[in-house]
Amino acid sequence: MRKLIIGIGGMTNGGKTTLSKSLPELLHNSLVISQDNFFKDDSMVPADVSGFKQYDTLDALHMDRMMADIGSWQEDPQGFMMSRDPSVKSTASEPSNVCVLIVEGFLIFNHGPLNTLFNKRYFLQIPYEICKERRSSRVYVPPDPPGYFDGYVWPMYLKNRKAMEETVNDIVFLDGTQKSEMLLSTVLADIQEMLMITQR
Ligand SMILES: Nc1ncnc2c1ncn2[C@@H]1O[C@H](COP(=O)(O)OP(=O)(O)O)[C@@H](O)[C@H]1O
Ligand SMILES: NC(=O)c1ccc[n+]([C@@H]2O[C@H](COP(=O)(O)O)[C@@H](O)[C@H]2O)c1
Repeated sequence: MRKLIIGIGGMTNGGKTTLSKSLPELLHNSLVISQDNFFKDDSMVPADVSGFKQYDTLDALHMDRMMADIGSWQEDPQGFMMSRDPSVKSTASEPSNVCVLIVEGFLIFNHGPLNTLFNKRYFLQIPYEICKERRSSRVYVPPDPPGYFDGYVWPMYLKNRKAMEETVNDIVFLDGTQKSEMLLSTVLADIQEMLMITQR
């Protein structure tokens, strides 16, 4: 069984989840793993000197658990997919098929061991004003306290992005202000081309 691991990283509210969710509907044998599902419990996330909870760092995430899930998929993609979604039909008997894992999250390229697994890396970016606007209508658990975006989220984005750019150089940057359909068709066409090459 051949495998492809696609990384959809990007800024908070860049549109990672929206794009990732649409792909399995159009790609056979594909599954999404979201970094958002691996946040530690609030009681385990410390606050900085300003009192802001430090959610925008790898330390706030159970990366060990996320890596374990990805490892399970690598060992047995069909079995892992069926354990996640029993309605998925096994196509293991079909010749030359490829399983695709889509890993999405805001810090997926900042984690060295995870970053090495990707066959392709995308990063959704949006301007500051749009990011702030989209974030203001999103409710996290716990919700953002007043001043969190400018006092913590944006400075951390700049810091994390700098670290990413210092260590990773083959990222395809996508304009997250484009229409969702446009982003989907661009990435889908790209993945389909990779599938054709992989299946040869
Ligand atoms: N291409 C897009 N154009 C306009 N709004 C978008 C687009 N993609 C996502 N959104 C909106 O932006 C917000 C964040 O999207 P989401 O996919 O959850 O981002 P992320 O997973 O990167 O945090 C949601 O309100 C979503 O509807
Ligand atoms: N899911 C959670 O437990 C949780 C809690 C608080 C903040 N967040 C925020 O989630 C953001 C990352 O996720 P998105 O890329 O989906 O916005 C971070 O900027 C972080 O501040 C998530």
